[in-house]
Amino acid sequence: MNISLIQSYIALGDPDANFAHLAEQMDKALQQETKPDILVLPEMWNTGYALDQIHELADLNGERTHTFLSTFAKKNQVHVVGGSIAEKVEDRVYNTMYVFNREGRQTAKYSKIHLFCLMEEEKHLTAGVETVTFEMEDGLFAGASICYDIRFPELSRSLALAGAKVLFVPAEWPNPRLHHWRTLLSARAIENQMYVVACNRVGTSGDTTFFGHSMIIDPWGEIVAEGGEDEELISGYLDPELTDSVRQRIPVFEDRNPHLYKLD
Ligand SMILES: O=C(O)CCC(=O)C(=O)O
Repeated sequence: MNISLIQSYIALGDPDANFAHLAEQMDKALQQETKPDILVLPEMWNTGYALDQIHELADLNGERTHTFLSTFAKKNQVHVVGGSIAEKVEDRVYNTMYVFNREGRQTAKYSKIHLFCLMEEEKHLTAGVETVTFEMEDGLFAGASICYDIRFPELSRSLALAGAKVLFVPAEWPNPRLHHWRTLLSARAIENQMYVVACNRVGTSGDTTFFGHSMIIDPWGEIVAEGGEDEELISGYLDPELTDSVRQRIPVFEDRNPHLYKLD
């Protein structure tokens, strides 16, 4: 399946501007010579990290996002891995990913389970409480994660054990930790023998700058595509059979000794 990552600017605390901008970028992605089957958006694209105002700005029950992404997916017959948004449910705000298939049907919803204390996420947001895998099509099973989640190898391993052949990672990963970003994403791909598809934002928010470098990494750890530091589309091809052949070549999953690992 052909896939495009929308490495985008995000306006701080301005959902109207962000919905309009993402709509433009998504339309642009569909005009490429090779039409993508899957589009991927960055993390918290509706509000950015406007955490002080997040209870006022977050999308109530994700309704605006749901309508926007579902309509887009159906109209254009494309899967949309909707990055994540600030989603308000009763008096709580979650950092939530929605996924829609080509018919515009929601196939997954995941709320970030590891909140990032360096950005004080835990003071404003509520953590999700479940891990999520979902089927796209043609045997392509995927796992959901968001940004800081990639520092927790237990999560991606459990998604791989549940059948995921691709790990999606929308992010707002800032400078100066490019080295961590590239290394952690490569490690998650190599150790789990799965595709890692990571869409980061670009631009500045207060004192924080975001470096882009969105990546598609294959199950052997080869970089299929990597962005620069400006707004751009990053595109590649996902072949679920490559995951199977890498897993046969080095049978990591058969050679595990889970009874010896003390993870708690
Ligand atoms: O772990 C990091 O260095 C960055 C994580 C982050 O920015 C986030 O989860 O929003």
